Amino acid sequence: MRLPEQPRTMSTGSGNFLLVPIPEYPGLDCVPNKNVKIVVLGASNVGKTALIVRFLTKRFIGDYEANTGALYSRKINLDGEQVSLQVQDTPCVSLQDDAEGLYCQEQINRSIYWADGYVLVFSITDMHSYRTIQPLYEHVRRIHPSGNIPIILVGNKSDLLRARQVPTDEGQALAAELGGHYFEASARENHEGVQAAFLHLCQEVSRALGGVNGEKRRGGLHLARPKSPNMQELKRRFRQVLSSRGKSTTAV
Ligand SMILES: Nc1nc2c(ncn2[C@@H]2O[C@H](COP(=O)(O)OP(=O)(O)OP(=O)(O)O)[C@@H](O)[C@H]2O)c(=O)[nH]1
Repeated sequence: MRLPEQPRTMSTGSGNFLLVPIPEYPGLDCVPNKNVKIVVLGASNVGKTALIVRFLTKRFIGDYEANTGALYSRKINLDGEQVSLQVQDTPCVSLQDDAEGLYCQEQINRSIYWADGYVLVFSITDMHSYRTIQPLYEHVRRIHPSGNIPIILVGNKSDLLRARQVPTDEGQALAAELGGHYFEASARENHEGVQAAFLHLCQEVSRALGGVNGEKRRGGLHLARPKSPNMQELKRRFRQVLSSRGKSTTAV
């Protein structure tokens, strides 16, 4: 696809974001029957989209349009094997007024059902987003009542230390309670931390899925995958960012 010219108002950085390819899957050299499907969940504005884009492209763009639930795919190398990875971004969830239940769109429920691994994200600058995590996990549990649920907990925006509301040990304690690992990360400032978190989850999922031709955890149950705007959606979003005038955008 021909890419739009970069507007002069954009920060040039290392060039046009769209020039970074995200390989489409499936690749012929991928391990058959091994699709790692993960979904990224959390409250509004915690950086779900930023984390996914950072992981897949190593880049950070400051502003995204409100999330409509894009599905991204690529090949990754896990323990020497090429594996197909799908990452589902989701609209935000929010706590109900009684702070016990969740507002969770049906689209998100479908994504939870579809996925094999879960990235639960809060912002370390937003205690409310942290409080969303436990009910969110319980919601995932209701959809997958039995079996191992590979999860990681990500405290994003670790670059904003002065605005921190959630201490590191609270993140660690919650992750331990939920049976997952805790990562503090900054989608804005650091690729390595984000990559470590996602790869850890991918490995957990890969193990849960079994060997090269391992049986799926849910015994071959196939739910239609969530709506898949995929690369077209990603490109459309970037075009929108590139063409929006007067918005300050950081291209790393
Ligand atoms: N300082 C800082 N800002 C971040 C970081 N990650 C994301 N942001 C900013 O936080 C805002 C929200 O980021 P998004 O990726 O859109 O968050 P989201 O969770 O997908 O938001 P929703 O679409 O509301 O669900 C944007 O302005 C990002 O630039 C981070 O690590 N550090």
